[in-house]
Amino acid sequence: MADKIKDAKIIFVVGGPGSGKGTQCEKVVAKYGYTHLSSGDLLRAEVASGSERGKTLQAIMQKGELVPLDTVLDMIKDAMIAKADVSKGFLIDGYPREVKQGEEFEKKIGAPCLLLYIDAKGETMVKRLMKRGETSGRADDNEETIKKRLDLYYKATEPVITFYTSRGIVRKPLL
Ligand SMILES: Nc1nc2c(ncn2[C@@H]2O[C@H](COP(=O)(O)OP(=O)(O)OP(=O)(O)O)[C@@H](O)[C@H]2O)c(=O)[nH]1
Ligand SMILES: Nc1ccn([C@@H]2O[C@H](COP(=O)(O)OP(=O)(O)O)[C@@H](O)[C@H]2O)c(=O)n1
Ligand SMILES: [Mg+2]
Repeated sequence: MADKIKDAKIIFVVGGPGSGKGTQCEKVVAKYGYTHLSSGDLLRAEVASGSERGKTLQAIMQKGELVPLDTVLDMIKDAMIAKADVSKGFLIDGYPREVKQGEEFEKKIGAPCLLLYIDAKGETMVKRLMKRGETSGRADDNEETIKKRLDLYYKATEPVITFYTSRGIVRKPLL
């Protein structure tokens, strides 16, 4: 099964919470027809299913922490395999969240050809998420969790940008 995605074109989309990853991915999908897989959306779908695993995930996400690496990676891999026959390439949105997640992805699936870095100022991200929280219904779009997500982004996820910059595949779209 995993053979089906061995040579897939892979683009990581990385940025802080509320930076606009989902918004930019929709534009890329409209223009290039790639398959958009948001790791956060996959996790939220598992929570919505009401499964035991979903309940565990919900507790972690509500606190703004990272769910175990293997859980997210398995979900992304399954979703990629399901679309392998029809996909021209994959936008992996919200992953990797830490350098280790990127390394494991490359071991189990393959290397990205590009990393799209969606940059925004901390205060802009907080403002957008507070606004989105008025209607999103997302349990983590509240002031306390937003702060934790942002702290974790600077601590764990920004090093991902540095890591892939040294490989020369980071691009920062001009928004
Ligand atoms: N003003 C402005 N708002 C934007 C822009 N891009 C996204 N937004 C808004 O900012 C909020 C967050 O955008 P998302 O695309 O959901 O961001 P995300 O990075 O996917 O965030 P998570 O879902 O938390 O991972 C939404 O309410 C968007 O409508 C932008 O370029 N300008
Ligand atoms: N690769 C991932 C993606 C999301 N998550 C979890 O899912 C939550 C929401 O992720 P998201 O990408 O939709 O949202 P942002 O944190 O980027 O705003 C995160 O705060 C994490 O708890 C994770 O643990 N690992
Ligand atoms: Mg998103």
